[in-house]
Amino acid sequence: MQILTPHVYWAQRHGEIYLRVELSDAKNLDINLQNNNILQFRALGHGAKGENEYEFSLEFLELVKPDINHKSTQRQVDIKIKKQEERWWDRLTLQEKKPRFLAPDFDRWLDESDAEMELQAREKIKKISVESRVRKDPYLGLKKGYLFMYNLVQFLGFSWIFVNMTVRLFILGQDSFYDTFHTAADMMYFCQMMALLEVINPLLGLVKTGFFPAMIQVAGRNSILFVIFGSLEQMQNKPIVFFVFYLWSTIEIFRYPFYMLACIGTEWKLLTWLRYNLWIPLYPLGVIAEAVAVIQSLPIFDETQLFSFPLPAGYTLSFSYILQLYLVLMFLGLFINFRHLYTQRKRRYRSRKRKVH
Ligand SMILES: CCCCCCCCCCCCC[C@@H](O)CC(=O)SCCNC(=O)CCNC(=O)[C@H](O)C(C)(C)COP(=O)(O)OP(=O)(O)OC[C@H]1O[C@@H](n2cnc3c(N)ncnc32)[C@H](O)[C@@H]1OP(=O)(O)O
Repeated sequence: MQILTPHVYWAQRHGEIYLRVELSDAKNLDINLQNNNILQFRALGHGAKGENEYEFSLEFLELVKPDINHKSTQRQVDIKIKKQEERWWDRLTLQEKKPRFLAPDFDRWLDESDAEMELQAREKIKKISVESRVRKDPYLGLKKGYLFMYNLVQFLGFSWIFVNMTVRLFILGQDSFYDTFHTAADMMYFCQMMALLEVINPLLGLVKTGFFPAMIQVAGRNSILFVIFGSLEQMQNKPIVFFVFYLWSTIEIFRYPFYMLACIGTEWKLLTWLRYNLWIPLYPLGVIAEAVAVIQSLPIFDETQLFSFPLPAGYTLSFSYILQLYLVLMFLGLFINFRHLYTQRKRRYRSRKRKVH
């Protein structure tokens, strides 16, 4: 019996390849994959040259998964193969020249952007079905309402600080650096006390944030605000207060509205971009500014002996030693949170990256 090649039609999605082999009533199917990229097909069936043994082999452009799905019908053999990496292929085969027996399957054919839209629509449906399952939580409305209000209050508080400082900077210039604390500290105290809820929220399962990143963030800022600025009058009229408050409030006037929109299931691309990119320059600058504040406070703590610990034999441990240790912790905290924020950013943009590849 002569061995012939059947007509094979193909189409792809980001994650799969579809092959349609024009062979009716196919029997004795032998489909195997070698080295995760060479597909070998052999079967007895009715093709273009009548009842015969047909075979073909295809070396794929990239690796595929070993589990091959196939279905033989009266009219054809359908094969579905999963790509190892979910990305769009420029062509099906490694060799640039298309084999003569291979043609696009126009019944299934989509170009890359249509396939991307199909993928997004599928993801949306999946998300809606997950959300509808989550909606079974009877307190969901209450939780979302609470989070929305929390974020709104924080947004208003930090906006007040940011606008107040910006206006004063325009009117007074550098003079405004010296009395930031007296104009904005009360509101900052309020916002940062409220921010303690950011540590409690993940513990109660209200948000997906990790407890540690939130704790580092809140504990770090509150140490600066209450211990360095709040307890030392000598620090309160230093320009560093301006920089610390300005850096903190700049990120928050974007972060909290981003969360507010998330609570009502909405997203603004620009706001998302700002939330997941602005921290890249702001976070290190913020830590540097906080470190400068700590360093400036060291001689004041030494001089005033405020918070110093009495030790045996009449010695005292100046609080400035604790602060020097804290300076090291700050950079450790910076590393942990920078990595956390980087992971969050990657997670958020993962689907977009998939499109680019
Ligand atoms: C043992 C003692 C330790 C003492 C520590 C000493 C070390 C101190 C060093 C600290 C250095 C701090 C320096 C810092 O103060 C400097 C500055 O802040 S400078 C200014 C720039 N700063 C920033 O950009 C940081 C801003 N802060 C944050 O981003 C967060 O606080 C942080 C916890 C760091 C990260 O946020 P998160 O993990 O929440 O990331 P996401 O935004 O991606 O959120 C995850 C998901 O949860 C949902 N979520 C979170 N919060 C809310 C909310 N309030 N309302 C509604 N939804 C919320 C969010 O939508 C995400 O959901 P999804 O995954 O579905 O998108």
